[in-house]
Amino acid sequence: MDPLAVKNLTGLVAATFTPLNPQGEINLSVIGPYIDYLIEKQGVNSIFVNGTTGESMSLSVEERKTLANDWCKKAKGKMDHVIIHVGCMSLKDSQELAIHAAQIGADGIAVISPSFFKPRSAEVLRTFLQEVASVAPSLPFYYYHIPAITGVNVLVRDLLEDIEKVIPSFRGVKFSGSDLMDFGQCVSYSQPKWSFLYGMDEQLIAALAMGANGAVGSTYNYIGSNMNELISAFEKGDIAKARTIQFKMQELLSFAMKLGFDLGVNKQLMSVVSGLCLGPPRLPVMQCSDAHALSIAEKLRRLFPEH
Ligand SMILES: CC(=O)N[C@@H]([C@@H](O)[C@H](O)[C@H](O)CO)[C@@H](O)CC(=O)C(=O)O
Repeated sequence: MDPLAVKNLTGLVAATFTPLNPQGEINLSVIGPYIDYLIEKQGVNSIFVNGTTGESMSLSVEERKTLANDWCKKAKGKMDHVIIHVGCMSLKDSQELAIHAAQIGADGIAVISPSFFKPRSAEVLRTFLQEVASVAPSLPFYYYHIPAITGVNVLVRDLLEDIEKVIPSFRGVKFSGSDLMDFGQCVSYSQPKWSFLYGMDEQLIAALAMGANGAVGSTYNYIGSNMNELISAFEKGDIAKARTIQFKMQELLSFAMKLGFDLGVNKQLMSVVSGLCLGPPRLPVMQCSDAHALSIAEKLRRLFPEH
């Protein structure tokens, strides 16, 4: 089947953590149970692999290939979409990972902007993305916008101008920014095959109001079932219920932020809540103390007692 003919990417997409063993090496044995956990306990049927949450920029190209291959193999026939993030500082590395993603049967690729040498304009960024997409023309392609981390503040709406002419495989954006005006402008310019996935979990409801087709995020790993309820309530017009769930999620995050919520804390929290052994993060991200993760998990269980 032509991968470009697949159904649009919608709903919740978990940005997966990368399982490491206590020595800091990738631990593939967790990936199978991780996929089952997302499907069975969280009702999350799509994943975004090797993104920010997956510590992609701290992994070697070889490690990223090994992980991408294992996630794709184990998710086959179980998950709807496996999107592999292939963005790197080097265009060559990104292209190598894009070719690899096509070979292993990924459902799509995403690319972040390079951030050491930053593109000067939307046009330059579009050209970089085009160069990556062109080596894997049969794979749905998504731009990954996360300006707080990359420092690349190009308006996504400007990037989208005529993008399908240079990237025929273009299928949408993972928008992890807070500029909802830019997000709204993107949605209003959207084409039928495109998806706009929002990436700031704490304000998902606002993005849904703006027309988001779904969301990619880290918290959907452990409160995906609740955020699925938020989306259903929103779709049924029960805004009060959707807002209540969003407010609880914000209370959880604000509690976690006061304890220094970062990727290390987030990863440990997922281990505690899911029972999966995800191991430590890789330096420079620091491992969080058990006590911190346990108190956040306790708060989570108080807010969402079904966990
Ligand atoms: C900066 C960051 O890590 N943002 C997360 C969010 O899910 C974030 O953890 C959440 O909104 C809590 O702030 C995602 O946008 C990242 C993501 O989807 C990815 O791992 O690629």
